[in-house]
Amino acid sequence: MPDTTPLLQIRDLNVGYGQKPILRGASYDVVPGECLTLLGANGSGKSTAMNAICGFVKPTSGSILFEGQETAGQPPHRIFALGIAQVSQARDLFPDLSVEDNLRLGAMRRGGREMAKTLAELYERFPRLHERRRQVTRTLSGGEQQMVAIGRALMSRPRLLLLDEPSGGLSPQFCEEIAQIVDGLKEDGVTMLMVEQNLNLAFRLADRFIVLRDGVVVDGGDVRAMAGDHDAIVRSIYL
Ligand SMILES: Nc1ncnc2c1ncn2[C@@H]1O[C@H](COP(=O)(O)OP(=O)(O)OP(=O)(O)O)[C@@H](O)[C@H]1O
Repeated sequence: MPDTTPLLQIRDLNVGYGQKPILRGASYDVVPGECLTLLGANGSGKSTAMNAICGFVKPTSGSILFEGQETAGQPPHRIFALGIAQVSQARDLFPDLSVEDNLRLGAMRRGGREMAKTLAELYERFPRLHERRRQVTRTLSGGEQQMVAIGRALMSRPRLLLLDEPSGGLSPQFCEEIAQIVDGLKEDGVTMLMVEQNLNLAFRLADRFIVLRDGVVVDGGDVRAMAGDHDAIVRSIYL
């Protein structure tokens, strides 16, 4: 019987920039082992929702419970230490460092032996990063840099992985590689919250979805229960 006690519980979350409200009373859960995708038109508040969970923007009100612990308004380093890692749209890599140095930064808190083990496991998952481990990161292709960003987040062994548009700006070949990586993470039981504009990819990877419109959750459900009727979700996003 799968554990359906929520790992993350968002309740009545309000987030804004200055006087401008962006998320308006959003509530949803993420349960262990699932991949939940946030859908919504441009500007609907998807990245803001991710940034609030990571502590990069402070909610004006509402609650974010991670494993039962209130994290709303806590600083990013504390939230990261609790086990939430984000791969942002910007990727935030150190371009002049090698691939391996970027990866190591994800596991700064680990001692030498554990770091080496985590790195070895990561290279098994990403042989391409092993081949390029000494390469300066800015010389990698966009898709390879996305792998480094995902790899660096995984180095912290997160209990919740946030992926903000993992396929953003990538070629179809790299989208497929990223999809296979996410599939592999799902098989390993990694819990994920994802924003993905490529709806084919989102529907292929997600177990559940929610739709944000102007910062309000207007729809949601089980992807498989939609039985391929993705038009209904598209209508709910855009109409
Ligand atoms: N730091 C900021 N300061 C002021 N306004 C912001 C800031 N970040 C985002 N916004 C605004 O908040 C709104 C929601 O942005 P957000 O990035 O969360 O949307 P999104 O759904 O992720 O959009 P997209 O799909 O285009 O990435 C937008 O109108 C955006 O201009």
